[in-house]
Amino acid sequence: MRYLPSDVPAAATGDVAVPPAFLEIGKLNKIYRSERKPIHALQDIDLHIREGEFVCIVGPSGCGKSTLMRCIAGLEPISSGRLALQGKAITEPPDDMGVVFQRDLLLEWRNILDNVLVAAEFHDLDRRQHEARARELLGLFGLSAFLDRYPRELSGGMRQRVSICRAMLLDPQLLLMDEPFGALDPFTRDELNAELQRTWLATKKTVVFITHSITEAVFLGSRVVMMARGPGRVADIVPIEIERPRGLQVRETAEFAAYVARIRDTFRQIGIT
Ligand SMILES: Nc1ncnc2c1ncn2[C@@H]1O[C@H](COP(=O)(O)OP(=O)(O)OP(=O)(O)O)[C@@H](O)[C@H]1O
Repeated sequence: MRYLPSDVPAAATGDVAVPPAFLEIGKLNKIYRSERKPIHALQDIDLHIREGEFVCIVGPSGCGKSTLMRCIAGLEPISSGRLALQGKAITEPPDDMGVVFQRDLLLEWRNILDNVLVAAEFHDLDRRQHEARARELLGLFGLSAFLDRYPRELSGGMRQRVSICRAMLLDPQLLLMDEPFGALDPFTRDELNAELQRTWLATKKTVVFITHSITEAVFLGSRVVMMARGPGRVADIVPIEIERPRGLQVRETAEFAAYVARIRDTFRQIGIT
């Protein structure tokens, strides 16, 4: 197993010319200002994400994970630093991005197919042109038999599958996922972890995935970004070199356990248990 101490861009390690990062976060700071004391939510975040990477962000409550996600999604202005997708500064929600939140935000009065097609309507696109893709995605997630059902008729796991399909409808290059499986029972969460990995291997989208679970982060991630709080910052970045596809049973191997232990140890050393 090989660990890199930090997120060193490849360009810094030699003379070879490399393209700029797909998603570039450089010395990013976010300070929330209100009548009360300003809150330094993110301090000097440096992270270069390559196209096709699956990056998991893990850290304790309040370390700024959701703030970072909202900044990347263009929903929150940054206070200083650089934040760019494919070389273009993010100042508003980019078109080429899909977002999945912990709460599925499905529209209760629309059936499943129509919930997925909302993504096309939102961008003023013809829904008929996207219907085949919506059906295909729902099929990929095992929901072909539920197209005309309503969200209230589905389990939590099925609902979250629908929101992933909606986020993927327009084939975005970047998928942001903020604790998407946090509210699910452990069995459903396992299933969705396996499905998500399968889909990612098939599509090679760039994914930024936030979780509280170290196990989930190691299972899914190509790299795990560890965040600490007070103010929110990157504590370490751990490349996960476990071969893919990873079956769920990989979590019982010594290699997997060593990654989990290393991440837990680092958190413990910085006072986060
Ligand atoms: N809109 C806001 N206005 C002011 N402060 C905020 C706002 N949103 C978040 N914060 C503060 O910024 C810090 C980081 O919050 P954030 O929600 O990003 O953390 P988090 O790691 O996602 O937490 P959790 O895991 O509990 O969701 C916290 O101190 C929080 O109180």
